[in-house]
Amino acid sequence: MSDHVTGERFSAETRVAKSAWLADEDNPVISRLTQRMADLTGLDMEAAEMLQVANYGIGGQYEPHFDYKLNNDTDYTTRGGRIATILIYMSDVEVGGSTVFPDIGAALRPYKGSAVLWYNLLQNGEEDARTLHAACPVFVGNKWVANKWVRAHGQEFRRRCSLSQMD
Ligand SMILES: O=C(O)CCC(=O)C(=O)O
Ligand SMILES: [Fe+2]
Repeated sequence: MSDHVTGERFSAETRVAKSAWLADEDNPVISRLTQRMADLTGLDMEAAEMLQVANYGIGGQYEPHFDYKLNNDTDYTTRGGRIATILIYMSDVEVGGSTVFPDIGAALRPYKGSAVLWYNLLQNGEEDARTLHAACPVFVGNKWVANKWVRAHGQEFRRRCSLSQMD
């Protein structure tokens, strides 16, 4: 990456947004939120990742991806895969910014204070390819989200395993 403006154009391949990680210890609001997510979902948050807060400006987007695809995940053996994603919308977006699941034909418009939960892994532990998703570009406005990636370890008695793919 060059550190000066060249006028060269490039297209971003993954997420165009600013983001930060917040730990439970950072603020009581964060730990209360984690507890609330645990209460709502019945999932154990011990092995979950920190809360990630992201802000998409105009043109901000996230290319289609799977949350279970982790590059260089050194924690995989201690935490397990990303069994579920909890995505909280912290703002409305005037135009654009929907979260879309192209393979199942679902589009979620961001509404401040709403949230969505989905499982990335099937009950037999396999990756669920139907969870391919993307964040559409923001055209007008500003999009704020917080996402919690919940890991598989600790869920053994909360979301029971199954040999079949049924979920
Ligand atoms: O911002 C969005 O709508 C999608 C975010 C996302 O893909 C994620 O949190 O894993
Ligand atoms: Fe994602």
